[in-house]
Amino acid sequence: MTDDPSLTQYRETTVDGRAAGAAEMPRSLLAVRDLRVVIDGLHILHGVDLDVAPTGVTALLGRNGAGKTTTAKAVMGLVPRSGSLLFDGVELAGLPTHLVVRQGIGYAPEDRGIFAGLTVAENLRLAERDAEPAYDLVHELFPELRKRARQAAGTLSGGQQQMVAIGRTMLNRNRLIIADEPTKGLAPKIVSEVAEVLAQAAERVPILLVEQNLALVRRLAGRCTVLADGRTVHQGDTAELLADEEASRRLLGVGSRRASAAATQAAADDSPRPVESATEVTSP
Ligand SMILES: Nc1ncnc2c1ncn2[C@@H]1O[C@H](COP(=O)(O)OP(=O)(O)OP(=O)(O)O)[C@@H](O)[C@H]1O
Repeated sequence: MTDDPSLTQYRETTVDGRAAGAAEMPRSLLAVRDLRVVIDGLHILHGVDLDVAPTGVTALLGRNGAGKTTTAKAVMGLVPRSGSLLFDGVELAGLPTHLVVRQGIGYAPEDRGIFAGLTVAENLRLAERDAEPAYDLVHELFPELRKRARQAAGTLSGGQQQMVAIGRTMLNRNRLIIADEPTKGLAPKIVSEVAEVLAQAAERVPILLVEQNLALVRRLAGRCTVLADGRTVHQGDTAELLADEEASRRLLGVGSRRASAAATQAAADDSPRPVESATEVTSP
């Protein structure tokens, strides 16, 4: 424990309120409190708390339908929201999307948001916001994008499209990048490539990573927040959570590899099967 006022002391808690250990981390870059989203009368989020660390990768985890994408969209102002979203001291809750973007938050959405009929270069050009877009950086991180500048983005592989999506966020001097399931639907080898790119990007800009691939999360994310049914059920150290078989199973629907193997065996034995859980992929 420290008396340094720049450090926030907080206690990690689980859904049942049980203390999961004391922890401290530098003041959050983004501190979300009691985030609520109602769409067409449906309560999608009802109490999301989220702290994004000022460096490295913070993971946003949870089973399918837990509310991860909605949380990302709510930060960006893409869905109506209430609660507090304090970004480096600035309240985002009342801001429309273009002003959130102007605060320096880059968003790589789940569907990648690529203009398939436009070239790679045109896709990047559309994302330019700064007077001097950082093409050198983007091309250093993704040499492939320079090579394929004139190629229609719709003809790129999934991994290459993901590079365009993340590249666009690196083009401007953003202070936070939100990447929503960047490895979704990608082959394991490509997942490794995207993971490498995310690791490099995170050395320059903090990343909030929505991700189901727990091997990747384990590798990249120091801290994580877990959602279930539209609320936060856990915040803490990623390695600690993933090492805790019981907590991983309860919060994410998976345990260690041993537990996953047991679950597979149980399924083969016609036992009730956990549905829509996060994936435990061995690569990268
Ligand atoms: N526009 C909407 N209208 C109605 N229901 C919605 C809308 N957007 C999301 N939902 C519902 O809200 C819940 C949370 O969805 P969300 O996409 O945020 O979850 P998620 O954790 O990102 O899931 P996944 O991992 O499958 O992407 C789901 O039950 C979803 O069907």
